[in-house]
Amino acid sequence: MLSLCLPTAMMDSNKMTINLVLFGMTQSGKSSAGNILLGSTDFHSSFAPCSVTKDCSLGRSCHFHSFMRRGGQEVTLQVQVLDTPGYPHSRLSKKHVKQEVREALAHHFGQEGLHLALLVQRVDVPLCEQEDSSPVQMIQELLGHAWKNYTAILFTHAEKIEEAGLNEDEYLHEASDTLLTLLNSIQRRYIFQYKKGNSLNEQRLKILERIIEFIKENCYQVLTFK
Ligand SMILES: Nc1nc2c(ncn2[C@@H]2O[C@H](COP(=O)(O)OP(=O)(O)OP(=O)(O)O)[C@@H](O)[C@H]2O)c(=O)[nH]1
Repeated sequence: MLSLCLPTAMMDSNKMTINLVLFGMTQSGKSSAGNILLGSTDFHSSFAPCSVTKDCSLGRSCHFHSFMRRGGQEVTLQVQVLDTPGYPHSRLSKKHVKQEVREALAHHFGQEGLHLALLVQRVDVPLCEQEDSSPVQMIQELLGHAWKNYTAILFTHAEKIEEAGLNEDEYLHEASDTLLTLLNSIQRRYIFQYKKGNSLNEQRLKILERIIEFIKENCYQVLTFK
C-alpha cells in the first residue's frame, strides 16, 4: 500500500537524505545517471545491445556539506539512488521487473519514503507510445495515483540536441504529443543531462539543484511503500 507523508525521521535540522529511483527503457542511461548523482561508480554502466541491469541496487552518496540552507541553517545532503532493470527488458518479463522493483521500493524506501522518481529518457529515442510496454505505465503501476507529483524526466544524451543545432526549448517545441502530454501532466519537471562539456561534478550539482527544487515544491513530502 502506498501513502504520503512528511519525512521527519529523514530530515533533522542540519542533515537531509533524499531518496530517488531511476526508471527507463533499457540502455537509456539509468546507471550512468545514478553514478553522476552519487558521484561514484557504484552502478555498473556499459554500452550493450541488450539490457545490462538485471537487479535493483541502492547506492548512497557521500555527505555534501553545506549543500543548501534551510531555516537559516546549513544543510548537509546525502543522496540515495535506487537503480532498476530497464523496461522493456531484453530478457525479463514485465511481471518480473515490476515485482523486483516493487520489492526494492518497499525494502529501501518503505519507511523513509521516496522523494522523486526519475524517468530516464534519451533525447534521441522517442518516448514509448505503447502503453503496456511503456516505462511510464510501470511508474504509474508502482507509484500509484500520486505518481504525477513524484515523477520528473531526466533527458540523457542531451549533447545530441546541440549536435542537431537546436537548444533545449526548440527540442521541447518539436517534441511528440505523447511527450508533451507527459511533461504537462508532471508539471514540466525535467532536467537535461549532458555527457560532454561540464565536469561531472558541475553536472551533479546542476542536476541535484533541480531535483531539490522539485522536492521543495512538493514540500518535502514522500511516498511510502508498506
Ligand atoms: N553520449 C552519452 N552517452 C551516455 C549518456 N548516458 C549514458 N550513456 C552511455 O550509454 C550506455 C548505457 O548507459 P547505462 O547507464 O548503462 O544505461 P542503463 O539504462 O543503465 O542500461 P541497462 O541497464 O541496459 O538498462 C553507456 O555506454 C553510457 O556511457 C549520455 O548522456 N550521453
